[in-house]
Amino acid sequence: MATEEKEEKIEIVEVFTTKNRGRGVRVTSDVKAGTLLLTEKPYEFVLQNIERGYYCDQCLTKRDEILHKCSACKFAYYCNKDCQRAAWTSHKLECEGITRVSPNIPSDHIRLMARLSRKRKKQQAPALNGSSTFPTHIDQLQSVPTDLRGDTQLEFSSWLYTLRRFMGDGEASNMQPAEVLEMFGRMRCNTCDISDGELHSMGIGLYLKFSMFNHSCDYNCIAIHTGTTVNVRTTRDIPANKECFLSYVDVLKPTATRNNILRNVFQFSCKCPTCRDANRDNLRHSVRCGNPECQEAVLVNPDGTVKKCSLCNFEGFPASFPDQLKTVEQQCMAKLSAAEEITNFGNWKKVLELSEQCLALQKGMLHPYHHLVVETLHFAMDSCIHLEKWEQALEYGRRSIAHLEFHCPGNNATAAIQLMRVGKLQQYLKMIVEAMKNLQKAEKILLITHGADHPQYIQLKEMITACALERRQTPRLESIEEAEPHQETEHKEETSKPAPEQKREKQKTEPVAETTEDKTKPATKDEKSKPVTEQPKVEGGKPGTSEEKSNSSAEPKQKESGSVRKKDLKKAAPPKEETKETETEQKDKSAASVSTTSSDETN
Ligand SMILES: C[S@@+](CC[C@H](N)C(=O)[O-])C[C@H]1O[C@@H](n2cnc3c(N)ncnc32)[C@H](O)[C@@H]1O
Repeated sequence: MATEEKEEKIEIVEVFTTKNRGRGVRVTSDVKAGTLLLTEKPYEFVLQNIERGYYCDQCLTKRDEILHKCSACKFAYYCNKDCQRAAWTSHKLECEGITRVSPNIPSDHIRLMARLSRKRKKQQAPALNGSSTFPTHIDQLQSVPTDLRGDTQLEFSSWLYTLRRFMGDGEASNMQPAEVLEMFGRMRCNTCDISDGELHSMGIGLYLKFSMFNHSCDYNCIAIHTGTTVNVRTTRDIPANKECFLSYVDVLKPTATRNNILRNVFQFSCKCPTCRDANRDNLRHSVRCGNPECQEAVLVNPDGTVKKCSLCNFEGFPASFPDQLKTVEQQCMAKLSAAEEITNFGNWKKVLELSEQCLALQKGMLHPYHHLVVETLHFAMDSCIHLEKWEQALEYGRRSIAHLEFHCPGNNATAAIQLMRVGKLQQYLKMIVEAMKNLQKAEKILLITHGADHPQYIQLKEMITACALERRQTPRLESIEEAEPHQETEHKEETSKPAPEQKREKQKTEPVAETTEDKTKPATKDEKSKPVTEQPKVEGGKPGTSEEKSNSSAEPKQKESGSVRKKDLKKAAPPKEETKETETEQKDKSAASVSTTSSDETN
C-alpha cells in the first residue's frame, strides 16, 4: 500500500507505519501457524501484589515450597539467594520505599511506574529513525492522553502524591506532573499481564518490541510467557507483508464490552471482522427457544424482544420476557462481579454458591452460547476444583468447552487450557478414553500457541503419555468407556449431573533473604482504600492488570488472545498433584483479607 512504508527488519518481522493504527508489526515472508516471531525480556515488570509469596518476585516461578523473604522490607519473596541477587538492582530503592510507606503497600502500578521512571533516567532516549525501528527506550513508545477533568484531577494528584512518597524526596523532586502523566499514558497502553502457561496472570510487564503489535479481536498471533519472557507466535498462517495482530482483550466477551475497554484504555475502536460479525455476537446474548422440544439459540433484539426461532419458527415468548431477561442478566452480572472479588480471598464456597445461583437463574432461559453462561461455568469449575469436588468440576468444565469451541475457533489458548483441565480431571477420575481425546485436542493447539519447548506443553505431553500407559494397562476400562461415551458437547439443558544474573555486587546494605518460618502469605488485597495505593480512576485500567481486576470485575484482563479472567484458570489440580493449593494456603488467603481489612481500618 502506498501509505505503508517499509521499516527496519528484525528477523522475520519488521516495524512499519500502518494507515490508521500508528506503527505496527508485519511478517517479511510467508509464515506458518505456530511460528515464533519474537522473544523478549521485559524492560521492567512487577509481580502482582495479590500473588506475593506464591511466585518468586524475580523469576515469577510459582513455588509450592516456602519462598525466602527479603529481610529488610519483608515484602519481596525469592526462590533463593540467586534470585534475590538478580533482583537487587531493581529492588534496592524499592525496598527503601516499601519500608518508608509501611504499613501501607504500594499498588502494582505505583511500583511499576517507579521502576520505569528509574530505568528511563538511566538511559538517554536515542533518536528514533522516524517511526521505522523497534524502540529501545520507553520514551519511544506511544502514550495515550489521560483526561484530567473533574474527579480525575483529584485522583491523579493523590496518585502522584503516593508515587512521590514511595520514591522518596530525592527522586520525587525531579518529577514534574506533566512528565508523570506522559509516562502514565505510556504505561497504560503498553503494559501487559504476565501469565503462566495456564494463562493465570501473576505479573505486569512492559516490553519494548512487543509494544509494537497492534490489536485485532480477529488476531493472528498470541503472546505466551515463559517466566518473565514473552514469546509471540502465529496462530494462523500469515502471508508475507501482512500485519501481525494480538488481541488486547478477552475475545469471549461481547463486541460492545471489548470495544468499551479498547476505547477507554487504548482510545480506539476495533473494526476487525469479528467486531463486524453481528450474527456471532448476537449469539453471545442468545436465549433458548421457548419451545421445549427445540431449545435452539434464538436471537434477542436490542429492545429485549425475541426473534422468531430459525429452526422451529416458535415466537410465543410472553410480553414480560424482555423484563425477565434483563433482570436475570443484571442479577447474574452482579453475582459474577461479587464472585470475582471473592476469588481473590479464596472463599471458594461462596464463589460456588454464587455461581450456582447464577446457573439456577439462567436455567431454561439463557442459551449455553450466552457469554454469562460460560463466565459462570468458569467460576463454578474453579470453585469446585478448589473445594475438591472433582466430578462437579468436570461437569462444569465439559459444559464450558462447547461454548469455548464455538466462540474461540482455531488455535485459541484459552480453549486449549480448558480442554487440558477437563482432560486432567477425567484422567484423575479414570475416564481415560475421554481424557485422552481432550488432552490430544489441547496438544494440537498448545503446540501452536505455546510451542514444543514450553513447560506447559511438556507437561501436557507427559499427561498424554501417562494416559496412554494407563489405557494399555486397563484394556477393560477402555472398552467400557467406549461403550458408554460421555457427551462432550452437551448443548441441551444444564442438567448438572455429576460425572465421574547478574554477578553479585557487594552491597553493604543488601538485606539477606530470610526463609520465613511463618508461612503466612503477605496481606495485599484491596489496596484501593489505602492512600498509598490509590490510582487515578482511569476507566478499565489496563487489560491484564490487577487494577482492572478489582475495578471492573466483568471485564477481561489479558493482553493476549482469548484469555479469561485471572482466577478462571487457577491451576486445575486434582488431588495428589503438586500444584494443589494447601489448606494452609487457603487459610492464609483468608487471613490476608482479614489483615488487609484491619490495616485499612487503621489507615
Ligand atoms: C501497544 S500500542 C501499539 C503500537 C502503536 N500502534 C504505536 O505506534 O506505537 C497500542 C496503541 O496502538 C493503537 N492501536 C492498536 N491497535 C489498533 C487498532 N486495531 N486500531 C487502531 N489503533 C490501534 C492505539 O493507539 C493503541 O493505544
